[in-house]
Amino acid sequence: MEMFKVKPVDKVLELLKEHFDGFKLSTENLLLDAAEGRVLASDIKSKIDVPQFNRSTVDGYALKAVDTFGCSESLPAFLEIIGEVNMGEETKLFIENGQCAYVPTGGMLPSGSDAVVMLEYTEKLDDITLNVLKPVSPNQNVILKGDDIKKNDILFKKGHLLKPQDIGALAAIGKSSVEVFRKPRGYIISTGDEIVSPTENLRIGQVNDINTYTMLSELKKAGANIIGHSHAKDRFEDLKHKITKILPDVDFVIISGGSSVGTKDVTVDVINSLGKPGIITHGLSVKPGKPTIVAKIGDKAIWGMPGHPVSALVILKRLVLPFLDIILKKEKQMIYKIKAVWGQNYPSNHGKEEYVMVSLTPSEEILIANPLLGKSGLISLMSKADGFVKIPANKEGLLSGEEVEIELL
Ligand SMILES: Nc1nc2c(c(=O)[nH]1)N[C@H]1C(S)=C(S)[C@@H](COP(=O)(O)OP(=O)(O)OC[C@H]3O[C@@H](n4cnc5c(N)ncnc54)[C@H](O)[C@@H]3O)O[C@H]1N2
Ligand code: MOO
Repeated sequence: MEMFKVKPVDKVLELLKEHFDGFKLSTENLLLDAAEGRVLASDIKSKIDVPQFNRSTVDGYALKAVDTFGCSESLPAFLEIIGEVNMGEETKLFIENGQCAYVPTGGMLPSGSDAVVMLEYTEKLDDITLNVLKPVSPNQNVILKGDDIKKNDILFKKGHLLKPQDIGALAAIGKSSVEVFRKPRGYIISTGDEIVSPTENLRIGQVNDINTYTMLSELKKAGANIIGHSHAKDRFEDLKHKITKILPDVDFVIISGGSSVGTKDVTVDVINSLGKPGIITHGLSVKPGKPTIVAKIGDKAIWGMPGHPVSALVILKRLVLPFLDIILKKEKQMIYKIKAVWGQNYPSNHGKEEYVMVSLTPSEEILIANPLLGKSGLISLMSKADGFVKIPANKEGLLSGEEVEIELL
């Protein structure tokens, strides 16, 4: 009996794009010290050149490169020292042929000079005479005005995820605050009569709630604001009440468990009762994660995640995180992958895409990836894993020695 109309993960990613491309997140202005990890809601154009003046990259003497051509230790170039550049100040010095001026690292180059010779390749004969022992070429040891960032250039586009170095670049152009999308707001509901909070005493037959905590951590790391979480019994009214109460305050709700077709699995019925457009897919041709539900109610997303802890986290990474990228209008989705050599034969011939947890072992110059074998209900499997490998639906497994790409966890 086929209980789900399963769809491939890539197809569901396309459907997510279709349904949520037009999603509108409001924006907020943040000071630079709070903007790391946030996504820009507008293009950033530089109003200045960086640097705003030609600068030296070394401690040395600014000069005309042509005056050093052909010089050597045995035949130094003699130059007149006409002064010194002070850090943080504009210099009015002008270098003519045969002249030079001392300039510290980062100091402004005097007009007329086009290169800097490093101090160690010079010999100061007296206060006004310098021997240059090694030639320099034009622009050597110099950063020109606008070399780093040009005035009127778009530094970052809308949808850019701000990394620590980007915060530095914003500081460099004198931007003290930026407009970013507010964090997508989510809420997690763990279902299951057997599920209890780790703060409670566990009785036989009960299990501690794992999924709330793994998903909460992963979603926070991905830039979501999880405004809360709760537990619902395997009862239609309880789950429906919890969702309808929270829905107006969030952009997405994640329900863990009850996604399958057992007599107590009420998630589908509850989602179907919430409104339109309703369920986008119930069922993925993937292992693990087959019973996953993806739905849209109004403009909000409702996720029915499989209860097994490994399945829930894998699907969160494969589908929910890309959904966040879509509503945040991210320029690009970064997936951190590394190449490794597969360690042992592993069959996968069920015609579904499969994600296999792996442990990585460094060996000489390569990484060896070995599958971690176990059922998708085992959270320790995931804790031991360094990443996972995707085996496409049309591939009958992986052979020892094959090169594989590992998505890091
Ligand atoms: N007849 C079928 N049965 C099942 C199928 C199927 O295709 N046909 N699919 C199996 C697959 S695959 C999965 S995955 C599970 C998913 O089931 P549900 O999403 O309905 O999840 P539950 O039944 O509520 O729970 C499954 C399992 O996971 C434990 N669980 C649930 N929530 C949590 C939590 N928050 N923390 C820790 N553990 C949790 C729960 O106790 C169950 O052991 O369905 C298969 N069945
Ligand atoms: O999602 Mo299930 O884990 O394929 O057992």
